Amino acid sequence: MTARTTAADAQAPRVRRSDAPVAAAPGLIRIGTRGSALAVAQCTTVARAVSAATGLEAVLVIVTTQGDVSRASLAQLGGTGVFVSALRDALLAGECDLAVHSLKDLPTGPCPGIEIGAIPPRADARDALCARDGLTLEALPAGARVGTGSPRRAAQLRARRSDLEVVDLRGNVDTRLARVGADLDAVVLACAGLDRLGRQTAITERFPLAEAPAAPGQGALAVEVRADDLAREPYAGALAALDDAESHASALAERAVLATLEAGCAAPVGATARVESGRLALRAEVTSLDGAQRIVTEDALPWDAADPGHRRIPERLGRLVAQSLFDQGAAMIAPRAGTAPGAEHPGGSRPGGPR
Ligand SMILES: NCc1[nH]cc(CCC(=O)O)c1CC(=O)O
Repeated sequence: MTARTTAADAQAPRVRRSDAPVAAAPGLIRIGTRGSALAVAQCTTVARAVSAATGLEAVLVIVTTQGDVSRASLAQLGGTGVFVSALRDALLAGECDLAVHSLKDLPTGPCPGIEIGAIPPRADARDALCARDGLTLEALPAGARVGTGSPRRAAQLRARRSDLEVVDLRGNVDTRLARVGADLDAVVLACAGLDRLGRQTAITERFPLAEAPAAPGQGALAVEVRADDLAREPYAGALAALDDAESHASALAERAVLATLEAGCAAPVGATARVESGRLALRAEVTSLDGAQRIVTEDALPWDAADPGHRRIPERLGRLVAQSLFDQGAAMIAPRAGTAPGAEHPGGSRPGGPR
């Protein structure tokens, strides 16, 4: 190919990866990520968009976390929180300028000094069944062994197929897929992760969100920035280019359900929001761990990205839906330890009986 300078070349993204710390330098923007194949794939997409929008070279700074090096189980280390806090520490320490997370892994509470600056266009939010021999959930034989490490997926599987044997599952995507056809008949994973890794062929069924509402924020990425940099260039421009208003609103509405419920309900929560005909619509489900009880609520509020007030809508909608779940007895099917039913949520409305 002949080397020729064109306007397009000037904006062609320049992205590289570094496994060692990288000093701040003019012309560079450093983006922190975990080192897993999925995290790197996600961050590479973000880095290309950042470089194209700013003209800067984007460097993926791989942040090794305790969770990546330890042989202890995630539960022993305190859940996925260990991955998140190592990346946030790197951001606060100035070792990177932006950090990319899977939104569903971020705790719902605020983090002092850090803001979510952008939520890029979302991938497929659905859960995927990856079964042997191309089987769907319906076609799995009675008593089939299905692996998942998620209490929500386990509860939803039990609700839909009480005969299945749900098996606890850990490890990265490839480790999990390797068990299909070995000691398991199927595993459930996020479509988003499989799609981003180019492993679509492993998917034998994408569960409809109406039957299996996914984890709040599933399929969405969060790009975090130091609060001080939020309105400063080149970060503000990069974040504006990355953000997708509908993905942002939907994911925040789903997370607001989770944040509101967390106070009084330990049951698994699925939530799915979308923008449709000028409204932000949100559907959420709480499932008892044994899958025997399901509480579902749906609501919507007018939403228009051009309206300056639109940023407050997701939170309002999420709270409304969570309140309605409480009203129907969400806290009764799996109360938080130490909380009195009915006393744990704003408004103090009556908890209904279990359904
Ligand atoms: N908790 C692990 C995790 N965090 C994000 C994803 C997938 C990508 C996404 O949901 O955005 C996964 C794997 C999975 O649930 O299968």
